[in-house]
Amino acid sequence: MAENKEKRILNFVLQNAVRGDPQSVVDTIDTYCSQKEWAMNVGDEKGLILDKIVEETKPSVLLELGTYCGYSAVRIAGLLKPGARLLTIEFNPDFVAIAKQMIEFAGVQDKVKILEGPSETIIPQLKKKHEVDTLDFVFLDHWKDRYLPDTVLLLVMCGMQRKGSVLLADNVICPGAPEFIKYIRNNNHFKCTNFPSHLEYMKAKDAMEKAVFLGPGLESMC
Ligand SMILES: CCNc1ncnc2c1ncn2[C@@H]1O[C@H](/C=C/CNC(=O)c2cc(-c3ccc(F)cc3)cc(O)c2O)[C@@H](O)[C@H]1O
Ligand SMILES: [Mg+2]
Repeated sequence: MAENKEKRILNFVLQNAVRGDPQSVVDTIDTYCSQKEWAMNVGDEKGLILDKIVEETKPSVLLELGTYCGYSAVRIAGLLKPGARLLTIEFNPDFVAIAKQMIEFAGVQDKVKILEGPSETIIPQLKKKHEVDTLDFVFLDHWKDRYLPDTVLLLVMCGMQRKGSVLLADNVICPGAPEFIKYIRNNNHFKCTNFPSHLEYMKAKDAMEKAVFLGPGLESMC
């Protein structure tokens, strides 16, 4: 397979991180991407916000959109209670192969399942094919113009969210997800909180948005 940045990141981890230690894998990727080659991992600063929100939510069933190299999948998996599981969707087969090796090296393969394919195809399959009832936590970090359609798909089409489900979106400033932000902040079934931070490995401003689903509301009771 062609030598590319993602392969170089994986090889750096395989050669420098501690096998079976998720924190070591995360720290090693951060070292490589801050010193050698920038990559679109959520990174160490926004990663701490992610950690805090995962820990306070105590989720059992989690979904991530946009696995990429597996950085946030490893980071999240390292925080999960026994029996909790993370499903992560990725449609680029080269990135699936990289992330699979990253997740296995970190020793979290029993907590993380990579679902290969486009989110718009996989999400409707979650209930029947992947035995998901509702999702406790969703991390949005794929193409930014897909945050809104996939949130609507998860919520409206597939009823994947329950009262208290948490949506966490990366990059709501840089590159930005304006349609998603406009929708979610004006939807009174969500309580939104913005977490200002910085773009991974850079000084540019960025932020994450947390949206807690408040429940379907009376109209759906009829
Ligand atoms: C088609 C939608 N469905 C999808 N289904 C499954 N996987 C998908 C999907 N979209 C994208 N993906 C995958 O998610 C990943 C895409 C992530 C997109 N992220 C960004 O563009 C991004 C970009 C930046 C950024 C910020 C500033 C810059 F100057 C340059 C880049 C920073 C970030 O933190 C980012 O997350 C890839 O692995 C891609 O293959
Ligand atoms: Mg991102």
